[in-house]
Parts: sequence; structure tokens; C-alpha cells
Amino acid sequence: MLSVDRVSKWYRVGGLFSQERKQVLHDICFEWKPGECLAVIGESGSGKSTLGRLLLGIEKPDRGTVRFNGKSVSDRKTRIGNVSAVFQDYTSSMNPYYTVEKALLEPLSMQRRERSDMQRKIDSLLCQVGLNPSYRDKYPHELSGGEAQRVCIARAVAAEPSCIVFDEAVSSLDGSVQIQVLELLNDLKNSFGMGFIFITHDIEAAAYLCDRAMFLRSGRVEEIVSVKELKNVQSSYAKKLLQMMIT
Ligand SMILES: Nc1ncnc2c1ncn2[C@@H]1O[C@H](COP(=O)(O)OP(=O)(O)OP(=O)(O)O)[C@@H](O)[C@H]1O
Repeated sequence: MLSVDRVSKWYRVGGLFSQERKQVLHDICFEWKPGECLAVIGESGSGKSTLGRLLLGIEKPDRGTVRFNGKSVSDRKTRIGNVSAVFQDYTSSMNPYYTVEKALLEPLSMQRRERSDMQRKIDSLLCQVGLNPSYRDKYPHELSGGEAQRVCIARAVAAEPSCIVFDEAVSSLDGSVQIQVLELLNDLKNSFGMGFIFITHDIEAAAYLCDRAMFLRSGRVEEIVSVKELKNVQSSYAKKLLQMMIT
């Protein structure tokens, strides 16, 4: 279980020597349970990506805690096998010197698999994200944006974590590939109990995959609702956002 307890975050504004700070997250509290898919929805600048970085232990909260099974996510040992991530900016997530095969071998080798099993798994992961085995030898600069994004998704899935945080990582894919990736994630959820935190502007993708949706407004949790109850959101902010996303 991932527990976010009274998390607040400030950033410095106005240059290196400025003392001025702006609060971008205010007392965020929620829990994510294993196997769940939670959508994080909010207008631009509401703090979604900042929250994502705190969930992944990339940055630390200034106040409050983010814990996975009771242990802080800032500790790398807590994250291994538990949380991984796919970002919209796939270029910064890929090592330019690694072939696709090497990028996928890295998480697999941590699972102490047999060599032949790892090779089979690489082909199967590539196939699941709609890439054929010939992509194994390609370097990131030889991939299109959508292909690179799919390799990042395959890499995150390869680690078989309990939870993958997607920060706008699926909405950038083309229609048919997006559907294929959403189906893969749905399969992983149903067959292996993998769970996701899905930061997105894409309400249809969220409705397809997610169990609950959390609305962020100016760094605060405005409302958390079951996806089945999306039509009955209470706050005018959530109503307005949904209307904007659907039209
Ligand atoms: N490293 C940083 N230093 C200073 N301010 C930052 C930093 N990262 C984010 N911010 C500010 O924090 C606020 C929240 O940003 P964040 O990227 O988390 O929002 P978001 O909801 O993900 O937006 P978007 O949907 O546009 O990606 C914004 O005002 C942003 O300018």
C-alpha cells in the first residue's frame, strides 16, 4: 500500500538568491491499494507531475510522508520491485548508449532469470507494446517518439513492480497503439494484479483503466471519486474539468 500523508511541497521562485517560495502542494492525503488504478486529474499547473515525482522518491516532500508498505519511498530499496515510472518526456528516460535490448535486460537481470528466459521475455514485452523483435538492436535515436515511449513502457512493465506511475505517458501515443497499450495495462492489472497511478488529461483512457479518480486543484485534493461515479462528481471544479475533457 502506498500512503501519502499530509504532503506539502514548496518551490523557490524568482531566481537563485530569492527567498521567495511558492507552495505547489498542500497537505495531500490519499492511499493507493495494490492492484488499484488511480487517475490523477487536474488543470495545468495543479501539481500533478510534482506529486508524481514525490511518489517516485525523485523529490522529497517538505512536509508529510510518502510511504510504500510503511517505508519511505526516498529509500531506493523501498522502490525496487514496488514502484516504477513512465514519463511523457521519454528522451530523458532512455540511456542514449543503450540498445533497446540492453534497456530491457537491465530490469530483467534483477529478477535472477535464466538467460534464455530473459531473451524470450524481451521478445514478448516488445510484442506486447506492438514492436517486433528487430527493435532489439536499435538505439534511442533510431526510434520514433511513439516507439521510444513504448520501449519505456515495456521497460517499466519488465520490472514487474506493484505500481507504475504514468505521467501523461500514454496520451502521446497514436490511437491504435494507445488502445493496444491500454489493453496491455488492463491485462496486467487483471492477470497479475499490477496497479497504476495514471496522471492524465485523457478522461477516456482514465475511465477505461482506472478504478478511482483524484482531482487536484491548485495543489489540493478537491475530490476523490470512484470512476463508476464520475458522472456524479460533487465539486464544480471536477464537473468543469470533466466537461472540458469530454468536449
Ligand atoms: N522544479 C520546479 N521549480 C519551481 N517551480 C516548479 C518546479 N516544478 C514545478 N513547478 C511549479 O509547480 C506548479 C505545479 O507544476 P506541475 O508540473 O506539478 O503541474 P502539472 O499539474 O503537472 O501541470 P501540467 O499538466 O501542465 O504538466 C507549477 O506552478 C510549476 O510552475
